[in-house]
Formats: sequence, structure tokens, C-alpha cells
Amino acid sequence: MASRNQNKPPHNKKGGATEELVSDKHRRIGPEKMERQGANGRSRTPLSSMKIRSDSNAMSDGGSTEGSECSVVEFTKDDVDVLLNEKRKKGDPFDNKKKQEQMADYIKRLKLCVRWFTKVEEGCAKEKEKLQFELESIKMKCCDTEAEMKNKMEELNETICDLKKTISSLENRIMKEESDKLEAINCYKKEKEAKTVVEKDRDEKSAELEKVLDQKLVAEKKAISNEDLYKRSEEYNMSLQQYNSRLQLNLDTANETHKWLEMEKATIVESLSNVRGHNKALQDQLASLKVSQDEAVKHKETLANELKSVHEELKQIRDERDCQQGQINALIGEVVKYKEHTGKSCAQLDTLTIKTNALEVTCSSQKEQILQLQQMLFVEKEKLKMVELSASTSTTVFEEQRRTIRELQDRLADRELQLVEGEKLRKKLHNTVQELKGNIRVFCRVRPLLPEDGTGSDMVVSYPTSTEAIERGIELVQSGQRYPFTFDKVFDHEASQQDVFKEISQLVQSALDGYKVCIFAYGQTGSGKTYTMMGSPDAPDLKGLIPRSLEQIFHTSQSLKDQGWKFNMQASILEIYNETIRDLLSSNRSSGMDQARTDNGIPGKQFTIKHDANGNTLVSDLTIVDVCSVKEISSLLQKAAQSRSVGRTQMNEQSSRSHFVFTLRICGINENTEQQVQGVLNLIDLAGSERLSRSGATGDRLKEAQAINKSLSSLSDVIFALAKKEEHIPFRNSKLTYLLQPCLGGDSKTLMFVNISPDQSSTSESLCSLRFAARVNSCEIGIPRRQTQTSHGPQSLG
Ligand SMILES: Nc1ncnc2c1ncn2[C@@H]1O[C@H](COP(=O)(O)OP(=O)(O)OP(=O)(O)O)[C@@H](O)[C@H]1O
Repeated sequence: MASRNQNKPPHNKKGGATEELVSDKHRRIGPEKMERQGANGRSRTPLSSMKIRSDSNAMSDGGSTEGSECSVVEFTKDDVDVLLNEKRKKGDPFDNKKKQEQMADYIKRLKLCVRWFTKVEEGCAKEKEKLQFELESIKMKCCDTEAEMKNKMEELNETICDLKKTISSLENRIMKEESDKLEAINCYKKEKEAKTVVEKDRDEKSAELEKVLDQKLVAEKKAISNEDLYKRSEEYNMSLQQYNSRLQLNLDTANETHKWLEMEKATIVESLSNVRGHNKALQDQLASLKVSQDEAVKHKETLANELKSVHEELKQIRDERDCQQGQINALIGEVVKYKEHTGKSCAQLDTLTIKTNALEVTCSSQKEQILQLQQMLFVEKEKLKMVELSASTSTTVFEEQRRTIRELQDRLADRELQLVEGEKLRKKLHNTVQELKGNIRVFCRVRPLLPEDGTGSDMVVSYPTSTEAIERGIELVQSGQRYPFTFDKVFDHEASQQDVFKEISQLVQSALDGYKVCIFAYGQTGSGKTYTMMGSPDAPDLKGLIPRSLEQIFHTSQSLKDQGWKFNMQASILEIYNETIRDLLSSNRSSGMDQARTDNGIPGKQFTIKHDANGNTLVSDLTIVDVCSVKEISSLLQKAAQSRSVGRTQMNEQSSRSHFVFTLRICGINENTEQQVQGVLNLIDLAGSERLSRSGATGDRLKEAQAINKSLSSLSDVIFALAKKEEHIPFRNSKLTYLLQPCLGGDSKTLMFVNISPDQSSTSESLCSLRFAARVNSCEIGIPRRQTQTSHGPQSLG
């Protein structure tokens, strides 16, 4: 059998082998790592697979390795687990020696394991130190790298700064170059201009020079001709001098002749007489000679003058010549100077030409650029033209649209005006229709039979089918007798809430148009007044007249906003019980209670009813709430219902015997026409009219019933009196009638619902209600109505 460390090469047993073992420990712990090592060719068999020797041979082998520091057996995790979980072998329980041996072996193996573990731990500690050292060195390196990076960053930043500076200097240089270029272009332009000026000057000067040369030639020619003239004049002068000398000679000879003649005279005097004639002739000859002499002198003088003038002329010509010569010299000097200047200019011209060439190159490139730019400009101009074209078309379209808008606005204004007029007309017509229908109308509604009415209960009402009475007539059967009634409208037990509302919605519109509208439900207890007026506000199909009317009011007021109408609505809800007013919107719940107690002798809050000059009813201290949405109204109705229910518990179910009055004041103003309207909508659920006296009620119940009947009777009387335009209003003792009085007369619209229970047990109460309704229905206001009178005529409650 191989030793435990048989998987190690033999030289690993001592010295440096331990170190290698330690350094390798961390790699040899898991089976996974073992496998990896196996893959590297260094195959190691796990101890478990090798079976740690538990027999005595192994023990002896182990004994030989025990105490040896370098003989360390490797363990895997599994080995350790196996070792720790090893169970003792079953054998002879009394063979203590064997047990001891087994234990010794187990202890040995444990010691080996512990030693291995200690070694591994040491190795790990060393490894950890090494790793820490490596970590620190890596950290150091990191720090160094970081510092290096920082330095590099700084260097890079500096380089970036330098580059930025270089860029800025290059930009400056480019700017400078560009400005130099511009300057050079300007300079070139100036020089070009100067060159053209100089060239022009040169051309002028050349032309001048040519002129001067021509003049010089002319002057030279003139000088030559003058010299010829001068020569000829000299010759002529010479000839004249010769002639003069000849004349002088002649004169001398003549003088000699004279002398000779004188001598001869003397000789002749002697022979004067002879000679006198000769003398005379001679004298004549002399005179003529003198004349010719004078003439010759004169001629000589003229010739001398001529000579003088010729001399002067010559002098002038000479002066002129000199002057021209001077001019020529000056011109020659100028020409020389000009030639010098031209030479300089040529040098300048050369440099300028070089510059010009360079600039021309720049210019040509710039020209190209300019051409490109011009092309671009052309394209842009084309675009601009297009844009301008489209802009102009847009402008025209815009103008057209503006015109159209203006036209439309005008039309709109017209339409608005028409609309306002139409609205006025509609109101008028609507009101006329309402008046034609009757300012006081009575509708009858029959509720269906209810389970509470009893299973065997029969309907005591029927509806006549004749054309006249259809939907308007109702018949009540009592003790086999038929009682027919006709109203403005009769709703049978199948009529829905919507059907009912459809009939009154126009009346609600009248409230928005500024009329006082009063809708109330009358009938015996349990006949469906609350159902008709309030219904179940939460169920859309079962909503009563109050929520539906308010919805319509808000909906219509919203739609009228477009026509400039602005509405302000104020709501108040009160209850009249036993002639006591209770504010159902009061935040102080007890206020209602106090008033209720007032009737019982306990003092409480008193509400006084007043009517102002405008025919509005004011109830002092009543809570009035501004409302602008159906939601707000709903919450107010909820609050009122709550106050009522509180009252109901407190007052022992008395609320069904109280009048519930919902008032909505509508103030409307049209911002366009400044038209104002003030409407009032009263929606009332009257107390149930009970015939308690007939049913044998006594005490407070009877008093309550009597109060209710009195109040309703008073209401019918007031309606009647107002409808008949009677000056004397008979009953003001009822708070309900006093409260509603402004809403019941004149242009006001009153609608009464008479609710009927169709069961047999309520026949007499139903008959009574129908009679009361018929009395109200009999009121006629100006406009004749169809025959609505019942066979029973107006009745008062009694
Ligand atoms: N048209 C109807 N359709 C169905 N149910 C109705 C109708 N009218 C009334 N009812 C039902 O009849 C019952 C009594 O109605 P309601 O409470 O409205 O009577 P009321 O006249 O207001 O009574 P009270 O005078 O005692 O207040 C209720 O349960 C109601 O739901």
C-alpha cells in the first residue's frame, strides 16, 4: 500500500518541499481545484478516494510519519468532512484494545489533519502577507501611476494651453495677414490709381512735349525765315546806304556843281541876263532836286524808320527766339527730368509690377472666389427672388385672408347682433309660448302601485282615451263613482323622470331668461312628491326635477357664455315646519333645532321674510351660497338632506310634514349688450297634505295636519288671487305663501305637480288633492285656455 503522501514526489518530503507545499495549499483545498491540478498533469488523488488508512498497517505507517515535521498529508474539504463524520467501526464492544487502537488511529489522523490545517493556515498567512505586500506595491504603483498621470495631465494641460496660445497667436497672425492683405490690396489699388495718374500725366506730358517740339520746329522755321528777312533787310539797308552814299555823292557833286555854278554864276552874273534864265532853270532844277532830296531824305527817314522797325522786329524775333530757346531748354530740361523721373517710375513700376503680379494672382484667386461668391449671390438672389415672390404671394394671400377675416369678423359681429336679437326674440317667443301655455299650470302625476300598498290593491285611477282628454285627463273612482279631472298634463304611473322633466324644462329656461319660476309638488304623504322633485340624485335615470333643472341651468348658462352672458347664481335651502323656518345650509346644525324648539316654547333664531322694491324675497340671516357648478349644488342638496334627516330624528319623523324650499337666484349680465336679467327658480317639495282628522288623528299630529292644510289652502288662495289680479291678497298668515308671493304673480310662472297615490286606501286623499289642484288649475291669466274646469269646480281645502 502506498503511503499517505504517495502523490508527492519523494524529494518533497523534506526542506524546500514544505515551502512548495505551503505555497500550493490554497490551490489544493477544493475538489474543483484538485481537478484543475489534475488537468495540469499533476494528478492528486483525494484522501477520501485513497481511503485513509484506519487499519493497523496504516497506523504503523502513520506512526512512522508521526512526529516528522515535513511529512504532511494533504486534505480536501470532503476528506475533512469524512474524517469528522467518521463513525466508529462496529466490532466487539468489549475489545477495548481494538477500540483504543482505532481511537489512536483516529486521533493520529486528526492530528495529521490539524497539522495540515496549521500548515495551510501558515501558508495562507504568508500568502496573505505576500498579497498584502503585493497590494501595497500595487497601491504604490497606482500612486506613482496616478502622480505620473497627474504630471502627464498637467503636461497635457500645459501643451493644451500652449496650443491654445499658438492657436490664438496663429489666429492673430491670420487676422494680421488678412489685414495686411487688405492693406496691400488697398495699397495696390492706390498704386494702381497712382500709376494710372502717372501714366495719364506721362501721356499728357508726351503730348505737351510733342506740341512743344512742333512749336520748336515752327519757331526754328520762323527763326530761319526771320534770319532770311534780317539778311534781306540788311541787304536792303546796305543798298539803301549805298543809295544814300550815292545820293551824298550826288549831293557833293551837286554842291560842287553849285559852287561851280556859283563861280559860273559869277561869271554868268556877268552874263546874268544870259544866264538868269539859265539860273532860274538851274534854281528850278535845284528846287526840284531839293524836293527830290527832301523826298530822298524822307525816303531815307522812312527807310531808317523801317530799318528801325525791322531792327526792333528782329530784336523781338531774337527775343522771341531766345525765349523759345529758353522754353526749349526748359522743355529739354523737363524732358531730361521727366526721363529721369520716368526711369525712377520704371523701377517703381517694375516693383509695382511684381507686386501687381502677386496681387493679380491673389486677385485672380479672389476673383474666382468673388465669382463663386457672385454665383452663390446669384443663387441666393434667385432664392431671394423666389422667397420674395412667395412672400409677396403670401402677403397677398395674407391680405386676402385678413380681408376675409375682417369680412368674417364683420359677419360674425352681424351674426352676434342677429344672435342677440334672435335671443331676445327667442325669449319673447318663449315667454309668449309659456304664457299661452299658462303662467299657472298644473300637472298631475300618478305613482305606480307599491308593494306597501298591499298585494290585492287595485288602481283607483284611469285615464280617458278621448282625443280631448288624452294625456290631460284623469278619472278617480270612489265608491263606484267616477270623478274626472283635466289638467295641463297628466303623467301616468309609467311616466319616467325624463318624461316629466321634458315638460318642465322650458319653464326652467324661463328662469334663466329672467323670470320668476316656482315649481312645487303637492300631494298626500307617500304620493311621490319627493320622488318627483328630488328622485335619486345618484341614479341618472331616477334623478328628479331639482337636480335635472339645476343641471340644465348650468349647462345653458355655460353655452350662453359664448354670447357674452355671465351668470351669478346663489342658492338657499330652507324648510318650513309648523310655520317655523329652518336654514338647511347653516353650518350651525343646532340653529334649525332651536327654531323647532321655538314652537315648543324654547327661544331660538328667528328668520324674518321681507320683500324688496324689486319684488325679491329676502330672508334675514339665511345662508346664501354662491354656486357655479352642479357639483356644488349636489353637495348643498346633500347637506340640506343631512340637516333634514338630523331634524327628522330629532323631531320624530316630522320632516315629511315640512315644506322643503330650494331657491336659486340667477343674476345674468350680457357683457356685449349690457342686458341684465334677474331670475328666480323656486323648487318646492310641499309637506304631505294629510287627512289625519279624518283618520282619527288627535293632539299634535292633528295640529300639524291642520297647519299644513292651512298653509296649502293659503297658497292656493294666494295663487288664485294673484292670477285674478285681485288687489287684496287674502292670506298672508302662511310663511310659505308670504315667502313665495313675489314668485306667484305677474309675469311669474307657477307649475304645480299634484301627486296621486293610486291605491284604494288613499282614494279620499287623492280626490281631495285633485280638487285642490283643479282649483289652482282654474286660475286664468289673461289668455283664454282650453276648458280645464272639472265638473267639481274650484275647491278649497277644508
Ligand atoms: N313615479 C314613481 N315611480 C316609482 N316609485 C315611486 C314613484 N313615486 C313615488 N314612488 C315611491 O313611493 C314612495 C313614496 O314616495 P315619496 O317619498 O316621494 O312620497 P312623498 O309624497 O314625498 O311623501 P312625504 O310627503 O311623506 O314626504 C317612495 O318609496 C318612492 O320611491
